[in-house]
Amino acid sequence: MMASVVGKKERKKIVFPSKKELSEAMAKYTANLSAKFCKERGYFTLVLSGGDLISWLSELLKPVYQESIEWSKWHIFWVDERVVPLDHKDSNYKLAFDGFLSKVPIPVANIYAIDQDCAALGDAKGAALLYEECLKRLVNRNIIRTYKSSGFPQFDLQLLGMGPDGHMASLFPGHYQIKDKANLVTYITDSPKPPPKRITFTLPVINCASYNLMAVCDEAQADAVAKVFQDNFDLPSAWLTADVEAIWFLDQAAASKIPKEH
Ligand SMILES: O=C1O[C@H](COP(=O)(O)O)[C@@H](O)[C@H](O)[C@H]1O
Repeated sequence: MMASVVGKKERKKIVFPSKKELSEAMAKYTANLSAKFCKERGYFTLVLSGGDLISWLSELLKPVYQESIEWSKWHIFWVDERVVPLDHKDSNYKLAFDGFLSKVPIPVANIYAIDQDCAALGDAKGAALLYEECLKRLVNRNIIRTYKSSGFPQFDLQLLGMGPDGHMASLFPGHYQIKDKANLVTYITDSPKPPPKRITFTLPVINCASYNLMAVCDEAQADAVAKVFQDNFDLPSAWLTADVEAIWFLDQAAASKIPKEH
């Protein structure tokens, strides 16, 4: 495993021969943390993103995990969501539900999608406000922990992806949302990647998580990955840290342009 540094924090990386090994390792990583947090506090708070990541999560559907994971203790959130109806093809909720969540026994009440009315109306501001309120309620119920003295929500694990432009969640290069340090959840109405209306966790919330796993595959992302590992902070993904561990899982194609010394 190799590591570089963001501020005072390490940015670790593991390069896998292919997507298959990457998804196996991601399943193992997630299952191990689930066991740790379920034992320590009786809950596992897992934050998902959209994109390719969801198909790699299907490893967790294998019998070994189906039988051993304490699914009833899982609580599922989204690091970002497109403000479209929940049954729309662009919805991150729908992607995760169809590909993963509908196939494991996580209680429906533990799956926190964005507000359905705001989603149907395309009300990004309202959706962000209500999602933030939802997080605060779960902090009050001690389902989500808080980060040290800041009071920011602290998730156990976030599984993230990066676009070829270096965006993570719905924090895009050159857009002001990356600088938002006041809110837990913010919104964008002119996303450069369609659909335009989205909500997203802000960077402080993303970086408060105990563990952040960024999974990136394919050559299309290789330039952005190389920029991140050369500390090009114009790319939102270069800012990713975590309380305990921020780790990048890359396939060989995505890692192919990282200079040797990184
Ligand atoms: O639009 C989005 O894109 C990113 C990256 O997706 P990928 O398919 O390039 O991995 C994703 O992480 C985010 O959740 C999603 O809304």
